[in-house]
Amino acid sequence: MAVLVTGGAGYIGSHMVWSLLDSGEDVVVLDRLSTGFRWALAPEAILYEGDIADRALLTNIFKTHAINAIIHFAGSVVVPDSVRDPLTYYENNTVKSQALIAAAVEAGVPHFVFSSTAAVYGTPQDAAPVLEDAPLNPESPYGSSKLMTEIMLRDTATAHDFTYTALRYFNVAGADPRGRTGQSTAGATHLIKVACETALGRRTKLQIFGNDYATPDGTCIRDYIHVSDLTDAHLKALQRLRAGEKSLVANCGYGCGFSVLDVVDCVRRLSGRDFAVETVGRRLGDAAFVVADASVAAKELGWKPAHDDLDFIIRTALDWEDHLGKRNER
Ligand SMILES: NC(=O)c1ccc[n+]([C@@H]2O[C@H](COP(=O)([O-])OP(=O)(O)OC[C@H]3O[C@@H](n4cnc5c(N)ncnc54)[C@H](O)[C@@H]3O)[C@@H](O)[C@H]2O)c1
Ligand SMILES: O=c1ccn([C@@H]2O[C@H](COP(=O)(O)OP(=O)(O)O[C@H]3O[C@H](CO)[C@@H](O)[C@H](O)[C@H]3O)[C@@H](O)[C@H]2O)c(=O)[nH]1
Repeated sequence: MAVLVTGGAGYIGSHMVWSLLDSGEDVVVLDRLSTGFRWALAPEAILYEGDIADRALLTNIFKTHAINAIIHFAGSVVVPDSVRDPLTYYENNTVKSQALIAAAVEAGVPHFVFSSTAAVYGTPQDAAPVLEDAPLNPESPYGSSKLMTEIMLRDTATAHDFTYTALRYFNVAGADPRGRTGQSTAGATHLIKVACETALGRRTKLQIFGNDYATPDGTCIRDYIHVSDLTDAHLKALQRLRAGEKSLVANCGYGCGFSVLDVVDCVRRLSGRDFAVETVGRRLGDAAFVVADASVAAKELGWKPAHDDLDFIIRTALDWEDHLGKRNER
């Protein structure tokens, strides 16, 4: 019995592959290596280089390996890019997910775990942790493309012998505490990655997108979750589906928020580098406050985060950034 991980050569997927291997699973990866890297993949995983919508390739994978579950990370992930180029996002995140789900149903793969996002909520109505039954108002094609996939999964699970878990991630950050993988994305836009790159001198300054929000220090507040806690939630989701439980949608976050300035201060303190920061105008589509209520994940998945600590998240991110620098020098 093997697990198919789509996008397994990417940031979160490469951590998932290690978590699965650590827990004794056989892992098959499907990745077209558009933003992921072959070298990011654990050597024990079997890589098929190709597209999630390539039906012939999927048929071959399902014939060759006894795939019992798919964990689907592959997709396009930059919110502002989705505003500029919505059709590419709908194609890669929605149309191609449809093709993957259809192939899974045809091959009789019974379980599916999907990377969804807090972006499905849009701007939460008030500055309080958001629950899964909050209104769904994505404010970007990225968020809409993910919500559409959630809806396809819901309807597929009603019609077929198929169960799924959609995990709505909040802000994923940090790197494998054992240093085996981390976020290696070229030209990354995520705050913690950008701040670490700046601290290590790979960027000249960090721009803060707006300091006039209705928050205590005027900058946006997010719920940063360590990538290893996130992959642990996936493992638990997989076990739960295999145990015959019904489909589920669950938030993944810690329920506590940090502002952009909190993150900048923490990266400066832990790196010992006082890097340049420039405050610029607001970035399109940023909500002031996005924090998870993750009580469903705790109750249904038995999920207990182990790294709910901004210092730990940033320390592992800095360690990985340091490793990447040395790797690039070689
Ligand atoms: N990083 C976050 O904070 C965050 C938050 C919420 C949700 N997510 C979701 O988590 C998932 C993984 O994100 P990530 O940060 O690891 O991104 P990433 O870009 O590092 O990884 C995506 C991987 O998918 C591959 N890929 C993309 N399109 C493909 C296709 N059509 N066929 C085959 N492979 C393809 C890429 O080569 C890459 O390896 C995405 O679905 C993203 O929307 C991420
Ligand atoms: O150089 C930067 C980068 C970010 N920010 C701010 O930092 C906060 C966090 O931004 P970012 O790290 O880009 O994450 P989000 O825009 O919150 O989106 C992330 O988190 C979402 C879930 O909440 C996911 O769906 C997205 O894929 C993922 O990019 C926001 O207020 C940004 O305006 C800056 O001020 N400067």
